[in-house]
Amino acid sequence: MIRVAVAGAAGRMGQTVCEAVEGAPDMELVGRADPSLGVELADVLGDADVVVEFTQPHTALANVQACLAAGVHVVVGTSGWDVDAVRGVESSANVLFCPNFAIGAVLMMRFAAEASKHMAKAEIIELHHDKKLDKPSGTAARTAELMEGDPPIHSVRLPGIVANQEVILGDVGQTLTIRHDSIDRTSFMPGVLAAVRAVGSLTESPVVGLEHVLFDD
Ligand SMILES: NC(=O)C1=CN([C@@H]2O[C@H](COP(=O)(O)OP(=O)(O)OC[C@H]3O[C@@H](n4cnc5c(N)ncnc54)[C@H](OP(=O)(O)O)[C@@H]3O)[C@@H](O)[C@H]2O)C=CC1
Ligand SMILES: O=C(O)C1=N[C@H](C(=O)O)C[C@H](O)C1
Repeated sequence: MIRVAVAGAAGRMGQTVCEAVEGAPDMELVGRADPSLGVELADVLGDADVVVEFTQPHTALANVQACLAAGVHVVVGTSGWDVDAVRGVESSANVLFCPNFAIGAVLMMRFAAEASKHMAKAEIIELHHDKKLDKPSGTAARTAELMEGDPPIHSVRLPGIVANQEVILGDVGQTLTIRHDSIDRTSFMPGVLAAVRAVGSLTESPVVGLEHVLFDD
C-alpha cells in the first residue's frame, strides 16, 4: 500500500484527490493537511510515503521543501511556483510536478509543440474559473515553453468554467486549433494516481510533466 497525504485537502482539488486516493486499491489516505482543517503538513508527513500537493502558488515551494527535508516523495499540481528552486536540493525523495494531470491536456501540449515546428505563428487562450489565483495558468506557461516561437498567452477568468485551453496556429490561408476542455475535476484523477504510483521510482528529480510517467518516448 502507498501511504498518501494530501496538502490542500479541503480545497477544490484536494477534496477530489482525497476521494480518488480512498478509492484506489493500492493506496491508503493517511493525512489531510489544510488550514481550514487545523492540520499542518508537518503533522502528517511522518505517516506518508507520498504527499500530493494542491495548495496555492505562494505556499507550494515551502511544502515541497518540507517534503524533501523529511524524505517524503511529492507529487505537485499547484501552479505558479518555481520548480527551479528545488533543483540540486539533496534528498532521498523525488519531486514530480505536473502542470496538468488530464491526459487530454498532456496530449494537447504535445500536439501543440509538434505543430509549432511547422506553422508560422501561434497564440494560446486559456480559460479558467474566476477563483483561480494565478495567471497565466501553469498549463499555458508550460505549453508556451514546449512550443517554438514564444506564443503569446491570453487568460480568461469566468464563473461556470473549470479549465479549458485553445492553441491556435496560423499560416498562409489556414489555421489549426488544438483545444482541451476539463469539464470536471475528476478529469485530473487518473493522472494524479499514476503520478503517485510513479514518483518513488523516478531516476531524476525534479521531473516536470506527466508525459514522463505516461509515455515511453
Ligand atoms: N496540475 C493540475 O492538473 C491542476 C492544478 N491545479 C492547481 O492546484 C492548485 C489548487 O487549486 P484548487 O484546489 O482549485 O485551489 P483551492 O484554493 O480550492 O485549494 C487550495 C487549498 O490549499 C489550502 N492551503 C493554503 N495554504 C496551505 C498550506 N500551507 N498547506 C496546506 N494547505 C494549504 C487552502 O486553504 P485556505 O483556503 O484556507 O488558504 C485551500 O483549502 C492551484 O494552483 C491550481 O492552479 C488545479 C487543477 C488541476
Ligand atoms: O486552477 C485550476 O483549476 C487549474 N490549474 C492548472 C493550471 O494552472 O494550468 C491546471 C488546470 O488548468 C486547472
